[in-house]
Amino acid sequence: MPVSNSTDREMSAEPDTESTGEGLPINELFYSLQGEGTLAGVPSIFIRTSGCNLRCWFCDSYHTSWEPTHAWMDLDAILDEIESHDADHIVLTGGEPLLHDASVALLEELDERGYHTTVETNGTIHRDAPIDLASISPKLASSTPTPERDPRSEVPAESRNGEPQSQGAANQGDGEWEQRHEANRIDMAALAALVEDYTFQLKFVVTDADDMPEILDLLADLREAADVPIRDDDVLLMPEGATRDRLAETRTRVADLAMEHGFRYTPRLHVDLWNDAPET
Ligand SMILES: C[S@@+](CC[C@H](N)C(=O)[O-])C[C@H]1O[C@@H](n2cnc3c(N)ncnc32)[C@H](O)[C@@H]1O
Ligand SMILES: Nc1nc2[nH]cc(C(=O)O)c2c(=O)[nH]1
Ligand code: SF4
Ligand SMILES: [Mg+2]
Repeated sequence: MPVSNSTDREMSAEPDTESTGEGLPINELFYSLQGEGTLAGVPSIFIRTSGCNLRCWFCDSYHTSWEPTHAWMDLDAILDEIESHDADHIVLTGGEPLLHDASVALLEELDERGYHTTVETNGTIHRDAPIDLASISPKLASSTPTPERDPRSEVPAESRNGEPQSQGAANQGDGEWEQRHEANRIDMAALAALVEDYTFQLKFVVTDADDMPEILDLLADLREAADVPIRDDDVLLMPEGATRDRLAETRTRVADLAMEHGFRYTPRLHVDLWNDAPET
């Protein structure tokens, strides 16, 4: 079972403005197995920053995007906690880790110390930092939080009087993030700069075959925009699902799509193993 010593970390909804040193808003810091991508199965230390410039309706890290919570940690404290685990692979994720200037300083320090660094990013922001693997997950139209898919529109299990509510009665999300997400989810210049500057994987969250035309169009545009080759082997299809039950609905059809198109399939080991519990 993954390991964390975050019990003593005081979570705060607001960033600590008193902090003087360079630091980051940390939502989780834990030791587990890399669950996704070409390094799936590698024991790794995860640093999950809080805050994101997008709002995928399916975000499996709800408390880094929709309702961010974090403890503000100076880089030295982050590095000390990393050193308390015995692993040489680091995954910097979020939220969107490349939102934060201090992510560059952290990556530089980790590089100095000889760690292998993977950055999990939505591909909307390019940073110049020592990144060993840019794990780029561009967000497709199927990620956009339409009012019907806004996670705050979840039909509550029960209403106050104990009767299940009909969908219509649910307090629909007001969809303000639909426009913002849609406007920002793809930045071709940032994607081209990321694939040109780093060893990368392009990891698409796929719900069903309807996602494929957009993936193929995006790949064609990116192959046009970037001056490095993008092999089919660099493209991973990952089933949408933050629970075993949801993955059971999506994984087989996504595996079929990977075989049909000659792309790699990636599992979500942490969901298979631990149902994506916190700190796994
Ligand atoms: C929470 S995101 C954080 C990093 C970055 N914001 C991004 O989206 O790539 C971590 C990874 O989980 C994926 N992800 C998030 N929610 C998911 C879901 N419900 N099903 C499958 N993958 C999901 C993202 O695409 C990304 O590869
Ligand atoms: N075990 C595990 N592997 C992961 N790979 C990418 C993750 C992420 O949240 O970025 C993740 C995660 O949350 N857990
Ligand atoms: S970009 Fe990543 S962190 Fe942001 S909402 Fe989407 S999945 Fe969540
Ligand atoms: Mg995750």
